[in-house]
Amino acid sequence: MKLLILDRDGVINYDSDAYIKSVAEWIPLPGSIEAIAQLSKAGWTVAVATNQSGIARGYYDIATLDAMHGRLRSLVAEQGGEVGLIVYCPHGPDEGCDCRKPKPGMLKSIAAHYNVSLTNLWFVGDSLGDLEAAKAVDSQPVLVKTGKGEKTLGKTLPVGTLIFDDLAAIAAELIHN
Ligand SMILES: O=P(O)(O)OC[C@@H](O)[C@H]1O[C@@H](OP(=O)(O)O)[C@@H](O)[C@@H](O)[C@@H]1O
Ligand SMILES: [Mg+2]
Ligand SMILES: [Zn+2]
Repeated sequence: MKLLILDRDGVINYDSDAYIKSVAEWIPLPGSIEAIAQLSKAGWTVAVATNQSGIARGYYDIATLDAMHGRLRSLVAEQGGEVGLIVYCPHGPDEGCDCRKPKPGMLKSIAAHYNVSLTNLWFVGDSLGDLEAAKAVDSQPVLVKTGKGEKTLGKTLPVGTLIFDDLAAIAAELIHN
């Protein structure tokens, strides 16, 4: 099974230091919807693993988060593709949950859902925590330069991290190689 896991904010949509608090603030990055649709139509299952501490912080509620993901699904469907399982961590940084990246809990949940190995599975993110979560379960950390990616580039990355400009470049790589 061809499974790709994506971080959300900064990979699929623009991120903000003020959090993405509404559907109106949830704006796809250029080419990201098309990339997901193209991957889907090429036989890839595209899942999402996203930290959403804004829930714990009271910035938005689960219904609003679900509406953002409904928007993502409908935009991809308009391009003939589909989005797989979306898993989010609603907890705050101090709650000690097992799902908040850099912990790999969400990656484990997605792999278990699809009954696939995490080894060498590509996980695409813009933050160091995304890459560390991948490394923790022997998945392939993949950094995009969108969102916080340029800033993350200045940090010490996990050995073997792959680097791409954006999700469209990743889709081109996976579909044509
Ligand atoms: O990139 P993903 O995982 O999809 O989502 C990140 C968001 O949950 C937010 O995560 C926050 O980090 P803290 O959760 O406050 O440490 C900040 O980085 C926000 O700018 C960002 O919008
Ligand atoms: Mg992100
Ligand atoms: Zn959590």
